Amino acid sequence: EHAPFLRARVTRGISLPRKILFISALSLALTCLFYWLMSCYKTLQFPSQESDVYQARELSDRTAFATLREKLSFATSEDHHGPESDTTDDDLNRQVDCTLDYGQKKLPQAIIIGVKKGGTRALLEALRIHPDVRAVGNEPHFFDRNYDKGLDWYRDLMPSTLDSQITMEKTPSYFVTSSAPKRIYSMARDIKLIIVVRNPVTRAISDYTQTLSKRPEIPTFEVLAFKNRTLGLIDASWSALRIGIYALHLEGWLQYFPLSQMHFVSGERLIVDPAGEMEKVQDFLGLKRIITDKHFYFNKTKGFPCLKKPEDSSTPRCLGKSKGRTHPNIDPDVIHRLQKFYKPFNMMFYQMTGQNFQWEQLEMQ
Ligand SMILES: Nc1ncnc2c1ncn2[C@@H]1O[C@H](COP(=O)(O)OS(=O)(=O)O)[C@@H](OP(=O)(O)O)[C@H]1O
Repeated sequence: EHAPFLRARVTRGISLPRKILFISALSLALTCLFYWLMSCYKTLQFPSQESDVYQARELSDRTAFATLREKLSFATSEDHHGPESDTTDDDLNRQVDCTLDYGQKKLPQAIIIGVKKGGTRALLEALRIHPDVRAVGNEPHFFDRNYDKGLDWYRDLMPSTLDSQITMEKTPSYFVTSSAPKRIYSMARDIKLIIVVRNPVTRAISDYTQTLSKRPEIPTFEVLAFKNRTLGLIDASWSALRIGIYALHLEGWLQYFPLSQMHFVSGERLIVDPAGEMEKVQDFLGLKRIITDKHFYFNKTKGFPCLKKPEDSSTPRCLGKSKGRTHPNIDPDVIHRLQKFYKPFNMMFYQMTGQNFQWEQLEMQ
């Protein structure tokens, strides 16, 4: 009589662990299936997602690095490019702005072609304040040293610009490169050319000071300036002196470009009245007059005008140590002889440009 009860107990006794076993096995299988599906999902989805993330990160890093590299290379460009290049250490302090990369890379519509040690860096840095100007930080040296690299290489160096913005670069050695006018003309015959000129004697001393800072063993300025000092024979083949024969170099440019496409900035006035010179440059470039005296202040320690600090930065912007170096004392007799040497070339230059830069009347700047 106990049999049905026992059967039931036995059946229940057997079926209960079976059910537990079944449920455990099922949940195990479901867990495995879940993990398998997850792993498939990861294999299928994550590599592309991760690589997207990686690419995006790499892209923004690249932009930041490119900008930094640009700043760095232009802070060390003197070492790479020899005496033609310049340094603006303070640009390293400028904020790296990766949000400005809108638009397209274009060939420049305006170039600061010279002159070396004229004040070209000060001009370019001031122009970069303008929202409608974007310029490459370092000197591309395309039309003198890198022409064989081609226009695509050159364009690729340029920052992206919107249609309303002007793309610019500065390489002061173009002005004295005889092949540069033709090359620039064949790229863009309507290009605007800016030349910052400075008293050729002061310019020569500035040029010499730069070389001396890198090679302190070179002979004195007085020695290098003459072929024969007793005979008063000036060595016009010395590049520091040759660059200052502006009329000679300008002749080559006038073979290709009308004067109306050129604008001459006085290097002297750029120091004493930066806003006044910038007004003329903005007019020449067809820009709204946005850069004004509000953007400059005279830094007594530096002895030069500097740019006031931008709203988003705590650092005012003076040019680096390589700008505004103390010049060595040069024998006044040598300076006088060089002034005499340059006088006819300067007169010719004033005539050609229709501007009197007054290098004869001014004391040595
Ligand atoms: N605001 C400001 N700050 C510093 N320096 C200034 C400024 N404006 C013009 N200058 C003068 O610029 C001279 C250097 O000229 P460049 O920039 O054309 O030199 S370079 O050819 O690019 O190396 C540099 O020449 P040196 O004084 O001989 O160093 C300066 O006299």
